[in-house]
Amino acid sequence: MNLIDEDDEKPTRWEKFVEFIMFHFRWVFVVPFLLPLSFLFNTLFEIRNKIIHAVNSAPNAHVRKVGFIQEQLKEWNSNGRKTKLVNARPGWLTMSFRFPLYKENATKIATDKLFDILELDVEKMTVKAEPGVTMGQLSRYLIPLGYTLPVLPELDDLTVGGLINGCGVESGSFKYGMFQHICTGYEVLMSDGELRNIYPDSAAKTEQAKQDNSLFFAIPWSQGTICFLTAATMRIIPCKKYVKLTYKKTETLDEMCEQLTEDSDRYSDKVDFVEALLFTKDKGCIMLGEFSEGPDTQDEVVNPIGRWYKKWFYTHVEDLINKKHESIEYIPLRDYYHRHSKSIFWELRDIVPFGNNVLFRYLMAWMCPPKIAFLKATTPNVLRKLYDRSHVIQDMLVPLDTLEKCIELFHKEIEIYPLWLCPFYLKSQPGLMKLRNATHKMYVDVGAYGVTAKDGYHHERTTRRLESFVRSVNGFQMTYADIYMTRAEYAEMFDRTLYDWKRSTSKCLDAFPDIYDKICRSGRR
Ligand SMILES: Cc1cc2nc3c(=O)[nH]c(=O)nc-3n(C[C@H](O)[C@H](O)[C@H](O)COP(=O)(O)OP(=O)(O)OC[C@H]3O[C@@H](n4cnc5c(N)ncnc54)[C@H](O)[C@@H]3O)c2cc1C
Ligand SMILES: NC(=O)C1=CN([C@@H]2O[C@H](COP(=O)(O)OP(=O)(O)OC[C@H]3O[C@@H](n4cnc5c(N)ncnc54)[C@H](OP(=O)(O)O)[C@@H]3O)[C@@H](O)[C@H]2O)C=CC1
Ligand SMILES: CC(C)=CCC[C@@H](C)[C@H]1CC[C@H]2C3=C(CC[C@]12C)[C@@]1(C)CC[C@H](O)C[C@@H]1CC3
Repeated sequence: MNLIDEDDEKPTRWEKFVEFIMFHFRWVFVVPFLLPLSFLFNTLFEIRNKIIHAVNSAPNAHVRKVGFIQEQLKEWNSNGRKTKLVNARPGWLTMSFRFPLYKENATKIATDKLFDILELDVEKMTVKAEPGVTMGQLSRYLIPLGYTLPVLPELDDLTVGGLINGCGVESGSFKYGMFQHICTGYEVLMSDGELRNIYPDSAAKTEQAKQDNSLFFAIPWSQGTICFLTAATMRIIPCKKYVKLTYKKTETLDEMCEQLTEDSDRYSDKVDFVEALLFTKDKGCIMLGEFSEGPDTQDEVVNPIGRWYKKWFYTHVEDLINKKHESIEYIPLRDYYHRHSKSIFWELRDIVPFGNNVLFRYLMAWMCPPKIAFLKATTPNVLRKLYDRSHVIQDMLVPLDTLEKCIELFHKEIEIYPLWLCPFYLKSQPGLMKLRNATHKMYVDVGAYGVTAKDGYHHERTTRRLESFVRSVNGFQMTYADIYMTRAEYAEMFDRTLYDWKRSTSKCLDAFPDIYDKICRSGRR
């Protein structure tokens, strides 16, 4: 494999100076330009969605849009299937730091025009949506009606298609698993233009139903290399207006690991959400949430953390645990789900350093956050180099019983805090994420986002050491992040059996890139 070693080139003094200016004064561009633009874009898109819901035009338009994609595929077939197929969604819109190189000479299929909610079925308790529908759209639509997705990943702009063909976790995952596990059916287009509605059916009798069953399990994590998703049906659950959130301070790493393991009890009917933040190797906070109708007495605290003038959530958590060992707050449900959106986890502190200042919050933060896509599209090259050298965006999914070792290693290699800890339940199913030695297991997502000042950090070598650890404990690396594994190492981490079988029997090999070529570092810029 061609491992990229761009970081070995040392920047000159001048380059360092320019980087310094760009990094510390990026806000000069972001605040007056990107913030209003993001606000305007979000407002117009919200109005557009309201109109579409009001006139209920999405289902008809869906048929038309899918028909158009079918035409595209038929044309590609009649031209001799000469190029590889990819989704037309431009790289700057996607939720990862990188731009796809593999799209450059490929045929782009217009799945990016599919961004509407199609149907809510309260009898079957499902919602059907096009793949471009975002988590922000779904929470805005479902919560006022008294429903939610059991797993609703927190960043507003994450899409249904990306979370299925990639993956998704959230604080409901300790109970319900990953985003793919709340899906009950997919509408897909195969490379020959055939439209199929597939769902899991372990008692399938006909050959077609058996094929559809195995296809259903092959799609999650496949990065759009088997078929195009044109709609997905997801489970919904009833919800309440608030989340009663209990913040529990932990003072040692041992305590965090033990307590988080104990609290991640998916059978508890008192807990609906579990997540934790580590602020130093020892000091952390576990947050346990429960759906609630609101406080019973006036003494209890209601905290609408999503309002523009409120502190960034992770700083609020740190302040709370510095004052009290345990506290309880009632948070409006939608504010809770998108609690990390306003500060883009903790990435905004580098981009708008005064973004959490009380004056800024009251005066300007109603336009926050800047859209991640706009930030991505306008990252200057100088900054990209700096990010390459010292910025980490990684999510490693490891068995919960290996969390302590994993944190020790993250501390030794990158020492970035806060660290995001999100437990999730993993049931062994066929597919890329098949468990090799258990029928089910509690895992945890360890997320590191930010600049590392660690001596000896090297983007590629350090990441490879983290990857090697993750493989050794039967863990998985999220594929939106920079991946330096070789093809063989990737196949050790992910079970390709079903994936390869489906690709070879569903006319995929000449139609789509191999998954490794989409996720490896050399496939992305
Ligand atoms: C040359 C070759 C030929 C293959 N031929 C076939 C084939 O004819 N049929 C086939 O299915 N696979 C076939 N495979 C794929 C391979 O065997 C898969 O990995 C297999 O589909 C899944 O088996 P498993 O051990 O991962 O899962 P298992 O747990 O053993 O599952 C077996 C079957 O049950 C289904 N299943 C498992 N868990 C669930 C669940 N929770 N809900 C609903 N259904 C579930 C799976 O889709 C699968 O069809 C072939 C692979 C190769 C390389
Ligand atoms: N909480 C969480 O779980 C978070 C998850 N993420 C990650 O972000 C990514 C999602 O970001 P998002 O911008 O929404 O998605 P992306 O556009 O990045 O898509 C992710 C992958 O899914 C494929 N894909 C997307 N839509 C379709 C479709 N309709 N049919 C077939 N394949 C499709 C894409 O293929 P192609 O390459 O052809 O475009 C791409 O390989 C996921 O990988 C997720 O793991 C990021 C932040 C938080
Ligand atoms: C919760 C999980 C599983 C993952 C969260 C990942 C996010 C924190 C990152 C996904 C895409 C990242 C980008 C940036 C910050 C971190 C993410 C949102 C930037 C905004 C950083 C600044 C750059 O100029 C642009 C980046 C775009 C992608």
